[in-house]
Amino acid sequence: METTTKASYLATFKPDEVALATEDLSVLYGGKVQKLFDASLQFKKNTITALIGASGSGKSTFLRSLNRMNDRVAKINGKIMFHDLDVNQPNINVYELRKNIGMVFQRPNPFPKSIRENITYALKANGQTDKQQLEQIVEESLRAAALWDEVKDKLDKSALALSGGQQQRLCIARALAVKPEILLLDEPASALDPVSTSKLEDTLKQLRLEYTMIMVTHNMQQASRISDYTAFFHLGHVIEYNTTADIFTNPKGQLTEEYIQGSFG
Ligand SMILES: Nc1ncnc2c1ncn2[C@@H]1O[C@H](COP(=O)(O)OP(=O)(O)OP(=O)(O)O)[C@@H](O)[C@H]1O
Repeated sequence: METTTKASYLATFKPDEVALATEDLSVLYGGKVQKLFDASLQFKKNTITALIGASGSGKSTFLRSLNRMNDRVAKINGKIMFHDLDVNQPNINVYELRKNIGMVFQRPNPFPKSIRENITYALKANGQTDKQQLEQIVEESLRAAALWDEVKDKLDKSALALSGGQQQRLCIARALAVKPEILLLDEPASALDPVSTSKLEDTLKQLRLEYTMIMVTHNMQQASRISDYTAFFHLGHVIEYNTTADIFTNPKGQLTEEYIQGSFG
């Protein structure tokens, strides 16, 4: 799939396979400095897509726009199609949107509260009061994030006492508690040691059975280990988008090849 023409990557998947799609998405910081240009990408359900590219190429800009995290700092043009609804519309309730499209950041950022409260916080804020139901979601979310066995006996202990890797899996559990369909991950393993990274990668691979994930990563091995699709960004443009296997073994563009081989970035 060569992505220099828009049509080629707009028609990649069957409509019922698409979890999220952007059409001509552009981002102008401060309303005038353009840092993302006409990105049209489809994300397939139950897959992991890696966003790769050099520092400053626009990966986070693109990712943060998908659940409207850039609203305050930038003007976003184009469409973000989620269930036939363009969620890049002024009348969209962004809090509801973020329940459906959750986000996990580069540095683990648990609330300075107990492990349990980290999971229940948003649920309670949404008016959920049934204790039994809340406990069930705590367990389900922690299990899904592969953290349950490590914390089940200390749910009332501070989340800040967990290791960095555990904190990041807690942040994933917290994001899962509100039952999103899509998880956006911005270099989720960059602050973790190799063992925690490997555990996190296993968790993400497992989560693919239920969720669709879009992940910024600088780590080429990580992209090739866990992602199904890869989009290569350069200077705010999507240069190539294809299966990860093709991007890594048979890149179409010279820039893609050079980036993957470590010539720049
Ligand atoms: N809030 C902002 N206001 C103004 N410019 C910004 C803002 N955030 C990012 N930029 C600029 O947009 C461009 C793309 O940045 P972005 O963070 O999306 O790149 P990236 O590919 O994710 O880089 P990295 O891998 O270093 O995180 C850069 O030139 C950056 O300086």
